[in-house]
Amino acid sequence: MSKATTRGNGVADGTEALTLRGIRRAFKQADAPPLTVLDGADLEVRAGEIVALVGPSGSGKSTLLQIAGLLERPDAGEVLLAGEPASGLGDGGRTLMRRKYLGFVYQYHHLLPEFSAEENIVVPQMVAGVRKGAARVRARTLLERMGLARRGHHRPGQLSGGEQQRVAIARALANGPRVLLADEPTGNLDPHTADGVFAELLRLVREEGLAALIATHNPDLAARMDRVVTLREGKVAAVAR
Ligand SMILES: Nc1ncnc2c1ncn2[C@@H]1O[C@H](COP(=O)(O)OP(=O)(O)OP(=O)(O)O)[C@@H](O)[C@H]1O
Repeated sequence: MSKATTRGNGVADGTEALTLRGIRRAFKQADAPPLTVLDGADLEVRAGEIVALVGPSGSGKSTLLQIAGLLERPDAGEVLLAGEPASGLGDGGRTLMRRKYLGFVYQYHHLLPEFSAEENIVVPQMVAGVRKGAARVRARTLLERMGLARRGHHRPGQLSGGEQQRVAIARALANGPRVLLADEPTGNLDPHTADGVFAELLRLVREEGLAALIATHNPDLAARMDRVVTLREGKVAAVAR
């Protein structure tokens, strides 16, 4: 029998990670019919798979990521994380599910300015119930893996844009998520820095064996992922390469 590939997080590649079924979302507009952004979007991303989400500005990429990340509720449809349905859960249940399964990286780092890089990675672990000592060890390991071993005591304001984003990536992975969601994770960086940070993001995601859904406008970055999907008329469509 062939042995399933498992990586850092111990989850076999191909295991169900993120499933979106029939997602619909419309926004009310003044003096106009509602704007339907998602109109039956289906997507499956499995452990070990990195998927690029592309599409023109306004096509609904951020909306889809917010819904996949349980930060917004769809009007209809279902989100499952590791096979567990989120529909039917209250806000508290959704928060716990988010903590258990998800990591987020945004275009802007959103690090806490008064805390050091290391503390920024420790805090979400402590919120999730990890003891401080263990959280520090994990933070230092992640910083080292991002090439920032010597910068842990620096505050975000003392770091470059690329370094800040590396810390944000380490923070997203701190609690060992199954799924990484990223919205233009290197969109704020100059092209050379973006290239390096993106390579490290991909390396870490692969080493950890996560499923990742990454929205980008950059075709070169999309081409470096395993699969590319686009939003077309509110539905997810495969992009041939
Ligand atoms: N809370 C909201 N209320 C009203 N309209 C919204 C809301 N959120 C998003 N929209 C609209 O939904 C559409 C999709 O927005 P979304 O941000 O998901 O697109 P996107 O593909 O991520 O765009 P971009 O690439 O420019 O970031 C846009 O027309 C936007 O104006």
